[in-house]
Amino acid sequence: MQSLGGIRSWPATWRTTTASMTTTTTTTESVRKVAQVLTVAGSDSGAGAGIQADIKVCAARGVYCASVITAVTAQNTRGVQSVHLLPPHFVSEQLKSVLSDFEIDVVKTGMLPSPEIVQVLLQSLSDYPVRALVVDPVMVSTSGHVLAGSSILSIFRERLLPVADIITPNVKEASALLGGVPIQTLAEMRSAAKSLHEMGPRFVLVKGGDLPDSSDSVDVYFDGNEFHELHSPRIATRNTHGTGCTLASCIAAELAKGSNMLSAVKVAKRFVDTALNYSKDIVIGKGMQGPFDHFLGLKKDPQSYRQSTFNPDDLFLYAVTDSRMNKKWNRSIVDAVKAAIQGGATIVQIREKEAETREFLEEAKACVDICRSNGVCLLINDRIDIALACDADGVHVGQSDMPVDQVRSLLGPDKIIGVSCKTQEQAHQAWKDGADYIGSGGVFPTNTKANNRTIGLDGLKEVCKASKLPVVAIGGIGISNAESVMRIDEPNLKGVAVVSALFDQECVLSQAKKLHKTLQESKREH
Ligand SMILES: Nc1ncnc2c1ncn2[C@@H]1O[C@H](COP(=O)(O)OP(=O)(O)OP(=O)(O)O)[C@@H](O)[C@H]1O
Ligand SMILES: Cc1ncc(CO)c(N)n1
Ligand SMILES: [Mg+2]
Repeated sequence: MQSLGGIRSWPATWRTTTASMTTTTTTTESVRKVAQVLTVAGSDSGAGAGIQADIKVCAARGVYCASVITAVTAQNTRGVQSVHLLPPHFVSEQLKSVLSDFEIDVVKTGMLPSPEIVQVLLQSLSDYPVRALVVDPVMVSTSGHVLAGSSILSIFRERLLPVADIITPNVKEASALLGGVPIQTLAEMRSAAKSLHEMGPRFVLVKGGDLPDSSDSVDVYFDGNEFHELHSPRIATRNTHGTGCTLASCIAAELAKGSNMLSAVKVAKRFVDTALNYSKDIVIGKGMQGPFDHFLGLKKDPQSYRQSTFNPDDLFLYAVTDSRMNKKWNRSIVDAVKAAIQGGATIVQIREKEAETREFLEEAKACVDICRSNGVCLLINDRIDIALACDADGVHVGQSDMPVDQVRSLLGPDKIIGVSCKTQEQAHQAWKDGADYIGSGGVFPTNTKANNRTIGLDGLKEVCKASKLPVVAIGGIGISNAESVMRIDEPNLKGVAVVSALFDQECVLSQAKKLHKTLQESKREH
């Protein structure tokens, strides 16, 4: 039905994407329109499927999600214990509240448990047309509980499917919609997709998650002319509860951002696949059907999370590696870092100006392991990609590297960001942009960094006074002059960062110990 509009007529070019949310920009700079999905579905108290899954998926995909609840289920990983339908008039109230106010781009439906509820949905969609309608014809939960009985079949076939832009039945639902035809092979999925398309939806995706005896998880997409098979390796996991809701919501989210249908479906399939892989071994609930992690984060070993927020006192003895020095002394970066920590280094930065990316990443991973097992933070110099890939505790950037606010948006709120500052203005900017500490120098002349202006102890003092952030001094500092640095006696000067003083030495361990002792003595004196 064309009154519901279709993604065909979408003005795709006025949509732009930002890192946090997808927005549409208008001519006035101050207005940001956010891509919006409305899910009309049931609540799953276990939060793996239904409304809860839909909201999580949209959030994960950067799209706003409003929710109209059709039924409340008492459900967990063991199954559905009870279902409570909302009165149709109240579903209608919710639809009106949302659709009369929000500029919903796409409506996605899940559990529509009665013909009356389908009826009020159809009425609302004709009162408030949206750009696309994604119908996931939820009927039976994976555990076998009926979520929408055969009473909905005729209104689905006759009225809902014809106005849908895409429908996403699993094989059982496809079979029910087609009056019970058996669907057990890929050929039967294709023929089901074709028959369903004749009922009126513009696109059909028959999902093969439940197809018996297949090593791949294959979904069949049909646009009325052509078939596409979307293959992904079947993932061995109990955590498949809500895969269908997730797939349909992700399609809706991509459409809301302006994607065409095939691209939306491909992205959604990959999203489900990635999320399943990330969370294949998590344990939530005691039943057979666990939920997965829509934010793809739970896979991280919880031990690997830093226990506390950044502690400025960790800047006390800051060891910065240098590959050339380690080569000169014929030791690996990993051995150098181990020795520095044993000698008392309180934070480590890997600074690799020449290494090949792959080699750098391997070394960084090994260093992360060592630092983590010693409770010492590890930062990466410059390379945000390496920091992300090895899950370092943060990065240190210079004035000509990636801007701090951009780094923050890539690394997220809990990573440490340090930035090199020579001036009061730079120190102020670093604080405004969300850095955690600043490194200030070069305090003394140094060979480690070419063309680096020396700011002296006076320059360091000036930066410290202006800085709202903790400061670590850097540049030409060693055992002989560390005390003079700490003697400037600024409360936010937390320590010294050293390269040659530790690593251009025959024995890293003993140098680190000596320097640590010197710093402690100067601390006691002030
Ligand atoms: N074990 C698996 N490995 C990989 N992909 C899977 C797996 N199980 C399901 N999928 C994929 O997940 C998507 C959802 O399909 P599925 O057939 O599971 O839907 P569903 O039965 O409606 O799910 P639910 O009702 O549990 O929400 C499809 O793209 C399917 O291929
Ligand atoms: C509420 C609800 N909607 C959909 C499904 C299908 O996964 C479910 N199990 N529960
Ligand atoms: Mg389903």
